[in-house]
Amino acid sequence: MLEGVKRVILVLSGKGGVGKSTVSTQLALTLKEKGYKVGLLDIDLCGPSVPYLLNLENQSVHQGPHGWIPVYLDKEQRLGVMSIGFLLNSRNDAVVWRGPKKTSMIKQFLEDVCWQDLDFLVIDTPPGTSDEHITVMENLRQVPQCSAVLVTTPQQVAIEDVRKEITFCNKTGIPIFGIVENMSGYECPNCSECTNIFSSGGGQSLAEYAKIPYLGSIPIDPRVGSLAGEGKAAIKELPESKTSKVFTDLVTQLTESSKNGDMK
Ligand SMILES: Nc1ncnc2c1ncn2[C@@H]1O[C@H](COP(=O)(O)OP(=O)(O)OP(=O)(O)O)[C@@H](O)[C@H]1O
Ligand code: SF4
Repeated sequence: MLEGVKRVILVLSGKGGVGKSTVSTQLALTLKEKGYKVGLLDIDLCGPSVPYLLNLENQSVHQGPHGWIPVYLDKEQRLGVMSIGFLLNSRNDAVVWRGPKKTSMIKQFLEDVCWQDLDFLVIDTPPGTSDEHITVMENLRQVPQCSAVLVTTPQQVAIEDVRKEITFCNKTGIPIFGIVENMSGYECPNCSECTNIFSSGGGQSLAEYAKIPYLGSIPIDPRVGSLAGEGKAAIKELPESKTSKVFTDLVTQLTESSKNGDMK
């Protein structure tokens, strides 16, 4: 049930493996650390990695009188999580469903989870622009404040795929909040020197070309990789890191735009 949800952030990427789930979880954790009430919905049915990233793998969801109760990361219930991963027996189980079954599961995720009142619902989507995305977009029309954060990496092929995401958002009428470039250089954990392993700046050039806000560059940081699996926020564990700054800035921009009622 999305009635009590003030704002939805869809996290989209053209390609798999660019760090979309890492961005979704770190964004949700940062919002929680800043005092907001947050939901994180993982609708990547074929690769639900959110339970693993938040160290919630052994949890399961329960049916309450009004729908599914999310799994809460904290006692205060500031971050609730829902993922197909909670419904599978093990991380190695695969969801082998045809399109209609997938779309009906996503509809259920959007309609039957008791989120209660949330400041933000972050939705981690599958890569690309599939039927699942269309189902999400159709169901989100009822939420007045909804926008997309696009995640890319510096490689040309990832940038090309993000162009398709931009076209998709434009066609379905979802405002694009901005683009984040992940794996943008390597930040040495010892001296914080950043080395551009691939090219860099592709995300920023695309943002300028498409007239979309550029939200920042997250370097490859082995410490961020190791936070995965522990459910810890970079802003708390690595406050001096570039990653922490990107997420802090992103949350500031989101909250400012919520106040102004401007989703772009
Ligand atoms: N900035 C980063 N620094 C270090 N490791 C990272 C960073 N971003 C992501 N990773 C690691 O890269 C791997 C892939 O990230 P993630 O699962 O977030 O990608 P994804 O785009 O959601 O993938 P999929 O499309 O398969 O769901 C993970 O092991 C994650 O820990
Ligand atoms: S990046 Fe920094 S710590 Fe890493 S090897 Fe180079 S100088 Fe040393």
